[in-house]
Amino acid sequence: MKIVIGSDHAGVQLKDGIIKLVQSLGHDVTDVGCHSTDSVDYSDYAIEVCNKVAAGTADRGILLCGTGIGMTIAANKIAGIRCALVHDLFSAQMTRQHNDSNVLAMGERIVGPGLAESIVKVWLETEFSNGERHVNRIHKVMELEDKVTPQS
Ligand SMILES: O=C(CO)[C@H](O)[C@H](O)[C@H](O)COP(=O)(O)O
Repeated sequence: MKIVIGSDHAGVQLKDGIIKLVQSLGHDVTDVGCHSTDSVDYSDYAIEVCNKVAAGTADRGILLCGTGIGMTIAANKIAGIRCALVHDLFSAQMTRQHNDSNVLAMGERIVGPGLAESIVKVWLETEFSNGERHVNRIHKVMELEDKVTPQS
């Protein structure tokens, strides 16, 4: 698969190990930055990663920041993106099987490199279950992208 990865300054130290792992699993990796611990805005990297996934120039995206929360909030505002914030192996498996997540977010201030890399491996290797109930639920969620006004 084509994997695009991005981080802010608070996630950058996890990034190199994850890139090496993803490449060792046979995937093609595009790193959109950042490349130092100088302070940057997570939103810029979430947008760049998710635009590539939404456009189909990448199959999946990985986002890293301090908690993964800012990246997740930004990512899920982009049409076509289902970003999952994951810090355990069970969620990594479930979000692929049930949610067909196409972007994974993690926080470097929450997980160490060993767990983060195990999460990435499970997330990359778990297929969507394609179960009818999950497909229906995902369609309902994705239809929200066409509704511009919150319903009361
Ligand atoms: O957006 C976040 C939290 O929701 C990310 O964890 C950021 O990486 C974090 O806020 C960065 O914090 P900093 O004080 O600017 O290093």
